Amino acid sequence: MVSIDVWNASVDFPIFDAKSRSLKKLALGKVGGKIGSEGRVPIIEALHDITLSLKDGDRVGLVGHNGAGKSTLLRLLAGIYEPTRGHSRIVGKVAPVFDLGVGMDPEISGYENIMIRGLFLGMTRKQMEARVNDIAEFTELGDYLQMPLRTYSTGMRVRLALGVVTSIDPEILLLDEGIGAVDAAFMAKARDRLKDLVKRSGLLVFANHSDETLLDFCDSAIWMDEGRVKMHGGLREVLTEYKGHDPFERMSAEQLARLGYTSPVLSGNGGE
Ligand SMILES: Nc1ncnc2c1ncn2[C@@H]1O[C@H](COP(=O)(O)OP(=O)(O)OP(=O)(O)O)[C@@H](O)[C@H]1O
Repeated sequence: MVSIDVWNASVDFPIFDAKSRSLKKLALGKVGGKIGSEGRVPIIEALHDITLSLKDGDRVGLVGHNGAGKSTLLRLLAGIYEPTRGHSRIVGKVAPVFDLGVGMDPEISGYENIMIRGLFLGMTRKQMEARVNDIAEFTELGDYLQMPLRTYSTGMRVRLALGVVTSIDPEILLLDEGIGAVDAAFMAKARDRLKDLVKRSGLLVFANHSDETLLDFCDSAIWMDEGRVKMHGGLREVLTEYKGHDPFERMSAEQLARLGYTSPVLSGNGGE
């Protein structure tokens, strides 16, 4: 059974090359973690005293303003960052999908990159060999798959990366919002594969700013604010508090139907 537990965890970044004058200006800003400067080296407290328990089947959306700590939390949950204080325990194999370009080599072909990126995300060579044709078809890149990646446009690279990412079988899937950055037509096609991917995943945490995407993939949410967990609960409740309005309010009947919400749910619980 997969799980992630975090107890009173904080993550600090000491900044060795900060300029003290510009820091004074930053201290007045609204965005980002708290900057402490008691010692000689300023420290950004990106996460403060986080306690969380996530288990198999959880589908958690991560929301919060710029600099609130979402990406840092995802890296803590992935085991990429160790807590500066406190503890964390991750049970299960993590597929961190933070930057679609990571693990791609511009000098090798699309086909070779499919293999490399798959291995990077925890798949075996055999598993990837069994999936490569399906991925190739999904990307619609045809003969380009034999060309070096450096000849691809940005959108073509994203197609390739999305093809691989949506083909894996993750125990713990951690997604950062960059994954949504593809053209609308392709995203519509990728969305179905993403949904299947999420179904296959043991545990999902997805940082995203779009209500519709969050409602599509998640059923609970964590609201990060200045490096702290401000709220952790049902997705609709958290989004309503965070945004100041019910996310369903502004959706058309069509959107709601596509998301699988029917009118009884709406009228039954705060939809009036
Ligand atoms: N490598 C780093 N070195 C120093 N400070 C960092 C580093 N990574 C993040 N921070 C700081 O930690 C805080 C939280 O950043 P984080 O990237 O986690 O926020 P976020 O919620 O993902 O923001 P966004 O929505 O803008 O991507 C910010 O104040 C940021 O300046």
